[in-house]
Amino acid sequence: MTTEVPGKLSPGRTTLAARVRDLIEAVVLAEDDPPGLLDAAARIEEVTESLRARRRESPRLLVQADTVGRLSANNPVEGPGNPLAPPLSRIRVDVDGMRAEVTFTAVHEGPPERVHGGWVAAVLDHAVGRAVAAAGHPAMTASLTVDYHEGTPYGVPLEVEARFARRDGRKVYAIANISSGGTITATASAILVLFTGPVPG
Ligand SMILES: CCCCC/C=C\C/C=C\C/C=C\C/C=C\CCCC(=O)SCCNC(=O)CCNC(=O)[C@H](O)C(C)(C)COP(=O)(O)OP(=O)(O)OC[C@H]1O[C@@H](n2cnc3c(N)ncnc32)[C@H](O)[C@@H]1OP(=O)(O)O
Repeated sequence: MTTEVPGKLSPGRTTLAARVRDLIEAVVLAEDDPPGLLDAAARIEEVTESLRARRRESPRLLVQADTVGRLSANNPVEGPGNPLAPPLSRIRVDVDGMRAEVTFTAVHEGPPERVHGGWVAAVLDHAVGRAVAAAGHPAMTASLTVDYHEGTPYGVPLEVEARFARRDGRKVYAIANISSGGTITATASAILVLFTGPVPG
């Protein structure tokens, strides 16, 4: 079952996700102290069980996206309710495209001191989805080509940009990039396929 939440998410949900995000980073960076780690694991398990006792059936928790349609607050890239999401912030979306900020952490490290390429691709994939929806062509990514030009650093705010390029029948073309301090570290071009029938939600 899908729960519709008009307007904003409850502060409890976003705060919980933020604290779990902090926790994940602390876990990744924790010193190797087996008794301490096992003690922490037991305490975390208790909290997990208390949340599980009140679990919902579906991860979808729909909120109004800023300009177009509805988006899951648990989206793994943007969703402020999902601790896995970096998440995106300062999102600006209109017919000309989408811009947002994202700050990765050590949790997202792939090559030493750089963000894992899969996470970079996930953000670019999400951004093109947002951009084409905002341009009035809600569609799903069929093909995403990513070029990694420089290492993408974590621990600093990055700028994400995407825009609708053109449409050819059901195919929607879009481009995106991610940059750090004005230097583009990765670019993407995508082909998305227009939804037929109602947009899933
Ligand atoms: C993801 C849900 C989004 C929900 C959106 C809801 C609300 C909107 C509002 C706001 C949303 C804002 C942001 C969006 C949020 C998140 C973004 C998430 C991004 C993703 O996470 S996204 C998931 C990964 N994505 C998939 O999970 C797709 C799996 N896939 C399929 O579900 C099918 O594959 C499908 C549907 C894509 C097509 O299937 P189909 O049967 O409908 O269409 P068909 O195959 O006939 O292709 C039609 C024309 O596209 C050409 N074509 C097809 N594939 C191509 C390719 N690879 N390269 C080049 N061209 C290709 C054909 O050649 C033909 O071209 P032509 O018309 O010229 O003959």
